[in-house]
Amino acid sequence: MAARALLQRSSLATRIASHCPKYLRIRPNQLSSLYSSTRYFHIRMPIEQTDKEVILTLPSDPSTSVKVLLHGANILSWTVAGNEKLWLSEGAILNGSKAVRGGVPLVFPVFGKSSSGPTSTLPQHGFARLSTWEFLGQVSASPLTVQFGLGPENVPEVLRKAWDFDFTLIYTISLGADTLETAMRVENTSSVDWDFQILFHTYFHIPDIQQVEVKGLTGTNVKDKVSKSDYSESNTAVTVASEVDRVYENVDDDVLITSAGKARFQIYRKNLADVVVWNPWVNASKNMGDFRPEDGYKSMICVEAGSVSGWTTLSPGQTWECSEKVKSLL
Ligand SMILES: O=P(O)(O)OC[C@H]1O[C@@H](O)[C@H](O)[C@@H](O)[C@@H]1O
Repeated sequence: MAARALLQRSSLATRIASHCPKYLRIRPNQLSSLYSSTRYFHIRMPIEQTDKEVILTLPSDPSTSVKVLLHGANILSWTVAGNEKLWLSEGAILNGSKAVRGGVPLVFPVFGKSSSGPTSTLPQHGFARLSTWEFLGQVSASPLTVQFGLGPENVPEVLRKAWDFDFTLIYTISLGADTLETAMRVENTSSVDWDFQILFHTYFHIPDIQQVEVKGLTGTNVKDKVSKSDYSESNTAVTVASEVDRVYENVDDDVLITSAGKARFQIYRKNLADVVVWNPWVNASKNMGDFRPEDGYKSMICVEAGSVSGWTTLSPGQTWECSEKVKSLL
């Protein structure tokens, strides 16, 4: 396909800048000369880039930071005042050969495994977490904000052929004093309609799963993948004492995660109707080779904001946006 060949020759950043003026303000790899290395002092730059990672550090508090792996644009770590807020498996594979077990993997264009339609040929949770994203640069100093991009040219060939549509994803990450905001802009750059699902698969680090409550889900419809049943959530708080794998559909309220009775994370969502709650507990943890330590399920809970209970259709030239803001309260 000639158009695809052209796409592959141009870099994603050039393509975005040429057809999307709003994103011209992207400053590729901007590392302010103000912070350029000095021979005498080690100054932590607000944005540091290696060939594998991008690290954002708050100038006002160097112990507040976020680390993003280019593979999957997977957030690996979020610290607030030196405390880690995300769970990352000790067995996570970070070399690009597999999706990362922990942090914030990105799920696109399918949640789980679909049994029909164009995404049915893709692996579980799609290709976004299996592709190496481009770092587009810093877009704001306050809040400290960077962007990453993904197009067909970045997707491993076998997966690109499995879902053969043109698209652009722009992923924006903003770090605040006690907040982490993630936003996604999805654009259909092809000449046909296509459908997608999307989700931020956040692994929260918590001290003790037995003392965690997830609030804001009461009264919503649940698709329970463990009991294989649908019901309305009757509990005022969701607790975990065995494997939990549920899709809460069309959740109206903001979601709150508490631990030992104290509010720990508040989750605000825009255009992300659904919330998945997942904890693999004993047996499912053992069955995942990259889930370490085996009892790591005691210190994590996935509360995942997404648009996954149906499909969003984008026509050629259309865009769609969503965001999630997590506020750390402890
Ligand atoms: O092992 P994966 O592909 O990263 O998926 C982990 C879990 O992700 C959750 O979002 C799903 O609801 C679970 O069913 C799944 O087991």
